[in-house]
Amino acid sequence: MSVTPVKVLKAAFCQVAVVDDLRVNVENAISAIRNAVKTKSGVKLVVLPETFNCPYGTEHFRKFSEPVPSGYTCQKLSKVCKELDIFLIAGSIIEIDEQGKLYNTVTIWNPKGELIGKHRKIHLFDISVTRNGGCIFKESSVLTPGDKPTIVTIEGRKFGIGICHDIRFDELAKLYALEGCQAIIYPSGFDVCQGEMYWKLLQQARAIDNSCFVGMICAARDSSASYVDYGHSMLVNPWGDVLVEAGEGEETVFVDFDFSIIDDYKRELPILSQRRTDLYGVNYKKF
Ligand SMILES: NC(=O)CC(=O)C(=O)O
Repeated sequence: MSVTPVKVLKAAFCQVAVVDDLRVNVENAISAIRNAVKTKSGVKLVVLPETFNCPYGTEHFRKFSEPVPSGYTCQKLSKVCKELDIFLIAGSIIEIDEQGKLYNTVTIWNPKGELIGKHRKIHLFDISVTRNGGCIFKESSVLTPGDKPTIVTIEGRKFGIGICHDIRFDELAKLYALEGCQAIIYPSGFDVCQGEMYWKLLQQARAIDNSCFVGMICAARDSSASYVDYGHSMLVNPWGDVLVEAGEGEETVFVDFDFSIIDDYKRELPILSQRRTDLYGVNYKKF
């Protein structure tokens, strides 16, 4: 059954704090979701950060891993979506499959509490940066990468899903745009060092180049943690305007996706249809 696309979608980005206790993190996320829906009427989409139920660190991933969708966290998320009649892009959790392999996985839920999509992080965060205080991380030491892009339909609008480091790969964003996505959402756990340099810039670049909304939703900053999240959850429109930006601490920010701006942008700056596909293209396997 096709749904008439909504003109405006009201959303909440919950920049939750994460501690070393899965159940506390899940309860905290669920109360942030409940408060968001209570605080602002009409909220239909809620988004959570990367690894919202687990501290972001390879040493924690196996201990916090759960099967999808039968695990504790997924069951709780499904229930709250049904109770509140909302869509949820549920940041990520560490998924364990039948073979014991681990993935960094975003689950996406509809208001019936059904799982409508699952994105396993495609580009694992393996870096060794020395600038601006530096950051070394090697997700691939414990995680397996996902092998396909993920598009979900929310209120008749197509959303592309990525996770944090996935935003650095412009071909993935282009693929989503060419498949008709009007928003790309990246639940994230950006490190402070990277955040100061690239957080806003990357979102503006992906949004402007792909004529769509781009959002990154981060966990709250905890300067005493071994990995310090940047915060600053944000949504950018195709013009590169920052529509909303959280601070550093625990906070929920609200924003409207007004899809008419996509049509305006595409009419005034029709870059997607001006591509010289006789000269170049984005090659991708169908999914
Ligand atoms: N979690 C990540 O993938 C972090 C990241 O991309 C960063 O730059 O920080």
